[in-house]
Amino acid sequence: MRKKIVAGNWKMNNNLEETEALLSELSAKLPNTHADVVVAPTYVNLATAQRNLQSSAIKVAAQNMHYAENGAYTGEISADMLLNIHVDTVILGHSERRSYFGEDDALLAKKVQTALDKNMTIIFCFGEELEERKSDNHFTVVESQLKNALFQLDGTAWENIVLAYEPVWAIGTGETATPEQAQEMHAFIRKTISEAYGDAIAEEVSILYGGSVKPTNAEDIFGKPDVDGGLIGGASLKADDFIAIIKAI
Ligand SMILES: O=C(CO)COP(=O)(O)O
Repeated sequence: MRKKIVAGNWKMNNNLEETEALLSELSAKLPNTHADVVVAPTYVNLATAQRNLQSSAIKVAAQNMHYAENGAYTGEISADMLLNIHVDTVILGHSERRSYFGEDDALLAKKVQTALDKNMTIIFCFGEELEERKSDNHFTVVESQLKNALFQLDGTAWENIVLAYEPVWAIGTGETATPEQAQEMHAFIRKTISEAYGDAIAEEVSILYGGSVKPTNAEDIFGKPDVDGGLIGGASLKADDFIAIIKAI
């Protein structure tokens, strides 16, 4: 049975005190759940988050990392730095990294390879823009994002990969894909993986939905058979909302 996952991407939000306060509220209120619960605070608060959550079931992930081992890359963070503070999960390919920081499929393929070489878990994000959906190109775009960044990998690599389908038009906009739209795309993604790697691997990959997931829509989205959880932005910044979303899975 593939894993259910609810992950909170805090993006560039929460200073140290706010991070500590949110983590202790989440730890105190965390319900019993069969899902993995993950939070991704900013880099400066990662080590603190990891320390504060040592005895909690909540896992900590980074929002990004560089592909190089180390060296002259001002402002960047390496896989070893993350592993050194016991963070072994990283979000790669988020649409904000793609659109504001110019990350393309070729760069992401390098980051993915480094993360896998270091035996990290990757939450790999992708998804179409509004114009691409309007022009009915969403399946083609998603397929090429997956193929270009991931389909050079061996089958064994998929044990360390979680996919997060995040239609760009639904991120932070309040506009959510309908549960049917999410299911349609998730089924397409699973079929695409199955064609390249076979059913056994495709059936084991967790595919999360991200884009304006809230307590009011989480249950319907998570209820779809190919939706294995969510990557939550805004609603993960409020403990009660995030807890309600975890309860919905
Ligand atoms: O980008 C997201 C998670 O990575 C989704 O953000 P929102 O939940 O704020 O739409």
